[in-house]
Amino acid sequence: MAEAPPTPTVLLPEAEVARIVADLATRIAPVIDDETVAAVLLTGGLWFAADLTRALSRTGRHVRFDALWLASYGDEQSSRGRIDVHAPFQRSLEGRKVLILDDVFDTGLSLAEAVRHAKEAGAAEVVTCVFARKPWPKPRAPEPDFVGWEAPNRFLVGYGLDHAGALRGLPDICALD
Ligand SMILES: O=P(O)(O)OC[C@H]1O[C@H](OP(=O)(O)OP(=O)(O)O)[C@H](O)[C@@H]1O
Ligand code: HPA
Repeated sequence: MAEAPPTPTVLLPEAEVARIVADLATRIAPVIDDETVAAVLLTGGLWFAADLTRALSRTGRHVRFDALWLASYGDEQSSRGRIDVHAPFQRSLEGRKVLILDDVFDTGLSLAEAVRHAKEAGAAEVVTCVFARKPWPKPRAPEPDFVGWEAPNRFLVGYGLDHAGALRGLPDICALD
């Protein structure tokens, strides 16, 4: 018989997630403008990007929006070390400031690839923000400009983070190990 999947352990409850997103918005709003393109990395970044853009609106900052669909983990719990681009940016980034948004920074490969794509698309400046940063023994480049939460070195699910496509919709961030 197949083993039952482990029960998610709550690490960061929904209310804390909301408080961190509101705080990030107040820190980011002064360094961007309404011409900035917020670009979410699909799929996991969707939940955070939706909340952050609304939190930015509450501060009076109404960004443009785009998406870049990257995937490196497939259904595995460790990066394949190769990034597939499923869908490129939709709009021109030429000469614009781009705010890249993602749920988690782990090996750093996805963010580095996204920054590379934004620069190749002509972005004048790239600012990066992740909700969670996992610890890593070696330096990763580039480190995100804005980080909401320093996460423990555990496999995370919820708030966009998935286990083989499941559990993204959990409102809390949980550990599955
Ligand atoms: O820093 P890294 O080691 O690159 O890991 C971070 C990336 O991994 C996850 O994406 P994944 O490739 O699993 O696709 P997903 O967004 O569909 O979950 C997550 O959403 C980040 O984009
Ligand atoms: O901890 C994680 N959980 C889910 N997806 C991820 N992608 C990188 N790290 C993680």
